Amino acid sequence: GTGSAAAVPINADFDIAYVTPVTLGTPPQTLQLDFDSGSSDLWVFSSHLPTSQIRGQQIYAPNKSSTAKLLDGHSWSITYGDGSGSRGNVYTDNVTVGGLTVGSQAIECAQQVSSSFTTEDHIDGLVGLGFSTLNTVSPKSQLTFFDNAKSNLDSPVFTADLKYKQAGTYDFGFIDEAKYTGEITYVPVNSDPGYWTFPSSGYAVGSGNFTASSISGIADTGTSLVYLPTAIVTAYYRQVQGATNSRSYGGYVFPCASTLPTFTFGVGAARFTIPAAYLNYAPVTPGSATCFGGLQSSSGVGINIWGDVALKAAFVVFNGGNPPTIGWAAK
Ligand SMILES: O=C(NC1CCCCC1)N[C@H]1[C@H](O)[C@@H](N2CCCCC2)[C@@H]2OC[C@H]1O2
Repeated sequence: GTGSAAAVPINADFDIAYVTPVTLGTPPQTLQLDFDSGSSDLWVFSSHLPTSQIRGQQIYAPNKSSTAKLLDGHSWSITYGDGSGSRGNVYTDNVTVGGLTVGSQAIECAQQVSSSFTTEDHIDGLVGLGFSTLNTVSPKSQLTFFDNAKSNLDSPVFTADLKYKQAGTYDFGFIDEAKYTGEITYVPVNSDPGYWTFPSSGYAVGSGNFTASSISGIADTGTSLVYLPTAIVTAYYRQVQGATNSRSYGGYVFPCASTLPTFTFGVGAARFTIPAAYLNYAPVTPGSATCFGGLQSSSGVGINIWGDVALKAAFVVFNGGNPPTIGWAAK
């Protein structure tokens, strides 16, 4: 089988995150979920949440689904790199994404969510697409939607075609040749950390020379920005008039009117260029003349992250075969 579903930016002004419609249970309950290759829990706003923590989000009510089953004695609790988090209990039910159905998928029902989820009313929960070793359900950890679907997929892959300020697509089980140009460059994935960890071959700032340098990082659809080693990031902002690393704003900012260089990264022999517009991420506060960069330092993060700002400059194949690999193509 295969599936194909839209990845829609949650904000009209800048690409904070993307959501995809997912139907749960019988009769179907449709929620807008954030597909996150950087985590491995499928969790939803639910009827078990205090109403004070719900601000317009859709909820999943297992007691309204004839196919829902409590996973007795199981719970989950997750904290993300930005400090957001959630926790709750667990049901299994049917989950469908873009025509692809998994029966008996673990659906982690939130009983508590952090404030950044409550205030982000366009996200009704997450679908983790990382490796199932990261799943937080206890005492028995659960499989991701992708791992559960894999044996029924025509090919054990999913692809991300994210776009700048417009809807893109997540495909499951097939590679759509119409979504990319040229060849797909595949590199090995180290799944031991539980992320889609892969080697990048180097970088260039604007029209400057390409610096060959092996950079290990993760492909993370659930992170908005790109986080790379300080040496690379300072080389980039040296080319931006008025750029400064702001402690108050927590990263590199610059005058919104600045001309930004592009940023090129390598995957094997292939080169991908992130347009300057993607790197002028957003005003630090609505209407401000100071803007926050789409490229930030990973020194405070602990790992290098190729988030949406990089992913939307390419067509990416997450190959869950044995061994796993990741493929990057131009589009
Ligand atoms: O924490 C990270 N990434 C870290 C960013 C800092 C550097 C380390 C990685 N990703 C999360 C993202 O921020 C969340 N957020 C919720 C509010 C609306 C926007 C999305 C959403 O939940 C999990 C995942 O996606």
